[in-house]
Amino acid sequence: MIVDIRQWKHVFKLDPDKELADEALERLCLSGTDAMMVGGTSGVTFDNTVDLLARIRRYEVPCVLEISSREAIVPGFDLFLIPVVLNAGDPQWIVGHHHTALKEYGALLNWDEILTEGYVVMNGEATAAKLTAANTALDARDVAAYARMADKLFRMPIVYVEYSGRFGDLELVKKAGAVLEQARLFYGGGIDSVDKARAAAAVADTIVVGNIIYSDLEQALRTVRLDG
Ligand SMILES: CC(C)=CCC/C(C)=C/CC/C(C)=C/CC/C(C)=C/CC/C(C)=C/CC/C(C)=C/CC/C(C)=C/COP(=O)(O)OP(=O)(O)O
Ligand SMILES: O=P(O)(O)OC[C@@H](O)CO
Ligand SMILES: [Mg+2]
Repeated sequence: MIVDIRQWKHVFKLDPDKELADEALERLCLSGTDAMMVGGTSGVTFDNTVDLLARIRRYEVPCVLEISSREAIVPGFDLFLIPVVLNAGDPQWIVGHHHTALKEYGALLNWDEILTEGYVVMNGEATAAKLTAANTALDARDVAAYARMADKLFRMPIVYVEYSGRFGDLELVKKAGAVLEQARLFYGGGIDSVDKARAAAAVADTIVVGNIIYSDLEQALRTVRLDG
């Protein structure tokens, strides 16, 4: 399946470390979302990732893997997204794990199905911020500089402003988006209502909805179709 991220307006992010009933998964897959992204910061294993892939594969929706650990690199997804945490304090999460993975798989990869995401991790309380020792004391100009770095210096196809677990500063997100020329702007964090989904969708190309899936499925489903 050819997946065009430039068409994505809405994505659900499923965490392999969390339980989801078959009926809930079916409703998410049939919701009209543009893709199901599989990923999480902790407790993601080869087995729970394979399991989720097999369950999503019953539906036609594109299924993409956001790789967050080398142990959970599972072939068979439609697309692989590789996070690079631009504001990480620990370089393992900028190039370290990537170097190790490429030493192992580099010669085998189909680069047409691999995209990098230039992450800016903004919520210091989030697991991803702690794991990567991210410097989250950033103002709008700092974030715009990272956005330009991803877009122009490294030619990354995605800039991902990540507030995971908390709704972010959308003025700052908008300013980051304003400097982008070729990259798509992904926004994720704290979208738990239609209003927040609409507000985030107004400043980002693609919104990512995660945690609310597990605490209020109905609200999560409402974030998909915002035009009506
Ligand atoms: C086998 C085969 C041939 C298949 C192809 C595989 C392939 C494409 C290999 C590519 C090689 C490569 C370069 C791999 C990268 C390896 C790697 C581990 C890179 C590090 C990625 C990284 C920087 C992770 C840091 C954490 C992070 C930013 C995760 C992103 C997801 C995220 C923030 C989720 C939110 O987490 P959540 O659990 O919701 O958090 P809360 O607890 O706060 O809610
Ligand atoms: O879980 P939430 O807060 O919705 O964030 C979505 C996504 O950006 C997490 O990586
Ligand atoms: Mg989460």
